[in-house]
Parts: sequence; C-alpha cells; structure tokens
Amino acid sequence: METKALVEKAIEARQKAYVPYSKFQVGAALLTGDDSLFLGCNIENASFGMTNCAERTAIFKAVSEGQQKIKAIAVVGDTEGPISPCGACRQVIAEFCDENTKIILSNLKGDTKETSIHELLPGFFSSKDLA
Ligand SMILES: O=c1ccn([C@H]2C[C@H](O)[C@@H](CO)O2)c(=O)[nH]1
Ligand SMILES: [Zn+2]
Repeated sequence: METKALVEKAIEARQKAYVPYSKFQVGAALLTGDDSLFLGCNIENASFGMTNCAERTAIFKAVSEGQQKIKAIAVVGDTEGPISPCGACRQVIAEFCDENTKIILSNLKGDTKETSIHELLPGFFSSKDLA
C-alpha cells in the first residue's frame, strides 16, 4: 500500500476518535509484516491519564492479533504541520519497528513527513539494553 493510501486510512480511522475532553481527533493506520492493515484512534477517559493515543491503539490491535512487526505507520491529526507523536507512543513504536519501518506523519492539509524511529526517538530503550 502506498503512503497516500495509508494516510487516507488514518484519516478514516480518525473519525472514530473518542475525544469528549480535548476534541482533538487523531487517526493511525499501520501495515504489518504480512501486509495486514490495522487502524486506531485516540480514546480518552474522564480520568485523563488513562487516554490511549491513536498510534498505540493501532499497535495494540495488531500485536493482540499476532502481528508484531510494523512495516509502516501513518498518523494524522488536524495540526499546523505534520503531527508529532508523544513520547509514550514513540517508545511503543520503537518496540515493534526496525530501521526500515516507515513512519508517516501528516495533517489534514496533506503536509506529510516521512521519518524513522531513530529520528523520532534517538537512543530509545530496547530489549538490547536488558542484557
Ligand atoms: O500523536 C498523537 C498526539 C496526540 N494524541 C491524542 C491524545 C489526546 O487524546 C489528544 C490530545 O493530546 O490527542 C494522539 O492520539 N496521538
Ligand atoms: Zn501518544
């Protein structure tokens, strides 16, 4: 699937966001090692800290269905420039991606940045550190 199509899927996923508190909808779409597609949206809670971001929703759906490798992930929000994932999501993305994983950050105007986990979270903690 092409970058543009994955971004479109993230925009679709964004429609499902549960955001009564921030009103800030985010969508994510990811492709796994076997080319399956998983979508996610942000899900908020009256206990604000329990909020789950769109990226983590999509990743947890994939992993819980047995798909542990992220080939590509697109994230979209109504931001000025391409959306910038939070630190928690960067660490969770790091767990399931490799140096070839495409991380596509976009907004509703179509501004898009393609990046890598090493750019997003240099020096991230990983299983290699658990020697
Ligand atoms: O990359 C991001 C950034 C923010 N949010 C969510 C968390 C919260 O619901 C709302 C405002 O921070 O946006 C995401 O889902 N992904
Ligand atoms: Zn996040």
